[in-house]
Amino acid sequence: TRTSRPQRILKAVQRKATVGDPQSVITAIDHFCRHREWAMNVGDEKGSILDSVVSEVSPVTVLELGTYCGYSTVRIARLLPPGACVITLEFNPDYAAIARQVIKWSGLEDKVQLVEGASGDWIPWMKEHFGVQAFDLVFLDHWKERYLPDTKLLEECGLIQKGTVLLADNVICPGTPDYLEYVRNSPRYNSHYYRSHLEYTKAEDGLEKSVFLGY
Ligand SMILES: O=C(NC/C=C/[C@H]1O[C@@H](n2cnc3c(NCCO)ncnc32)[C@H](O)[C@@H]1O)c1cc(-c2ccc(F)cc2)cc(O)c1O
Ligand SMILES: [Mg+2]
Repeated sequence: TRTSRPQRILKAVQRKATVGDPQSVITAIDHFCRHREWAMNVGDEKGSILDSVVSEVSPVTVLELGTYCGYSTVRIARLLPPGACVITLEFNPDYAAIARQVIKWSGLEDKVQLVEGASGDWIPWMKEHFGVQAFDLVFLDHWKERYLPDTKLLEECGLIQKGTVLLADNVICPGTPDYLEYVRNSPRYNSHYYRSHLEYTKAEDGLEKSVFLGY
């Protein structure tokens, strides 16, 4: 049978990127998705905004919801100092297998903990299983209707504390209206919209950064 889109993305990385060079992995995926086949990576334009937020927060522990092929995982991990790590959740085993290889090719496996499973099942175990106290940064890029319930679950589990930064992809396209309404109207979050474009297109999209202010 035909290869899957993630398999074709991995092939592009193996053909064009240099082992141990995260930037070449990012460039290879962006080139493939812009010129060969669109895919739902955060992309280069929104990726630069993601980079600036990661650099500004300089997080020790990051949670990513929705690994897909590992493109944003590599973007985040390449900016983390020694000792810092990103825990990324992916419930599709085929995507997880591809992402592991992309992350390995970039040479960043020591900074990444890829967990195969659903966010709703794993978030309640984060403290016990990974010894996480609270996340410094959460990147939301999984099913759009899960952004709000998973944010509330993170709050209930005490994994969001004063200063935790939530960064959400696709708040315009495909859109996450209930999540946006929540973080923009809650007195406990300070929210800012970074206007950009849907990856590899001219359509509007953007990232919403929400800082938790504490209880
Ligand atoms: O739909 C989009 N992203 C979804 C990502 C899903 C990935 O995350 C994984 N995943 C999902 N839910 C969970 C979960 N928990 C929830 C379930 O229990 N726990 C763990 N992993 C989860 C999936 O297995 C995938 O790997 C999107 C669309 C467009 C788009 C825009 C315009 C268009 F025309 C078309 C498409 C642009 C984007 O940037 C987008 O991110
Ligand atoms: Mg996205």
